[in-house]
Amino acid sequence: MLKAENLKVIYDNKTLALQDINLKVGHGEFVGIIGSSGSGKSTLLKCMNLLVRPTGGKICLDDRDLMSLTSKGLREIRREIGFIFQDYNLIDRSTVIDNVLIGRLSYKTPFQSLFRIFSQDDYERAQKALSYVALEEKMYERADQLSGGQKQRVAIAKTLCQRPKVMLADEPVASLDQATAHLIMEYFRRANQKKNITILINLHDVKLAKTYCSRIIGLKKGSLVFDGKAGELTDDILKRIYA
Ligand SMILES: Nc1ncnc2c1ncn2[C@@H]1O[C@H](COP(=O)(O)OP(=O)(O)OP(=O)(O)O)[C@@H](O)[C@H]1O
Repeated sequence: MLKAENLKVIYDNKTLALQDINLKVGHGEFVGIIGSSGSGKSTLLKCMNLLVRPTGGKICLDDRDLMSLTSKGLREIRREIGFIFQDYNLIDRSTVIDNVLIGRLSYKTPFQSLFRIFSQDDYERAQKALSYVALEEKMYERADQLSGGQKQRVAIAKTLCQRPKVMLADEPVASLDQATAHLIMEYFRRANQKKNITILINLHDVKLAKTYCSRIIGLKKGSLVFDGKAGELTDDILKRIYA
């Protein structure tokens, strides 16, 4: 279980980005986070793997308090938590397979990481992850040769290579057209249903959130104003979230 307790984030001693966030996300849930621009969606997601260090409160994964971990402990727990960015976060000049292999780095010693030493098993896992997103034939192409949707599929394959328990996705379809956005959302759905990976995803498209997520969290000005089933998200509640 992923848990946030009394979470608070203040940037630069002046901008209150999150306050009083209490959240429990059970194993295998598919949770969408919605809210206006600046409501704190990215901050919340980034707190969940300490990309942003909360000003106050606690983040736990399966009862391990992330903020009390050593850097080695944090490195180990971060491989259980994949992160997908809106802008894909790939190395453009590297091949697709080399990008996917980056997902294996958290299993390597610092020496192996530095010199990018991968085993046969790593290559097999990377290849399997690429076939999962139907991109095996692009394996040796440079990442910058791919379309946006293909790049996001590579990012998903890279994350799957980590063998994560949780996937955090920050507006992963915001730069994509509708059809491609649905295709990418289907991959998240499959990862959730077939691999039982917990998904927390920021979406500005409420329709997408209602279609794919079973639970929705609504943020407004850094506070949690809705937490319920997708089917309970009425127009009145939406007005409250976005007013
Ligand atoms: N690195 C930062 N330094 C200072 N302030 C920040 C930083 N990141 C975010 N903020 C501020 O914190 C608040 C919440 O921002 P956040 O990016 O989490 O919201 P969001 O809901 O994800 O917005 P968007 O949908 O536009 O990405 C905003 O007021 C924002 O300006």
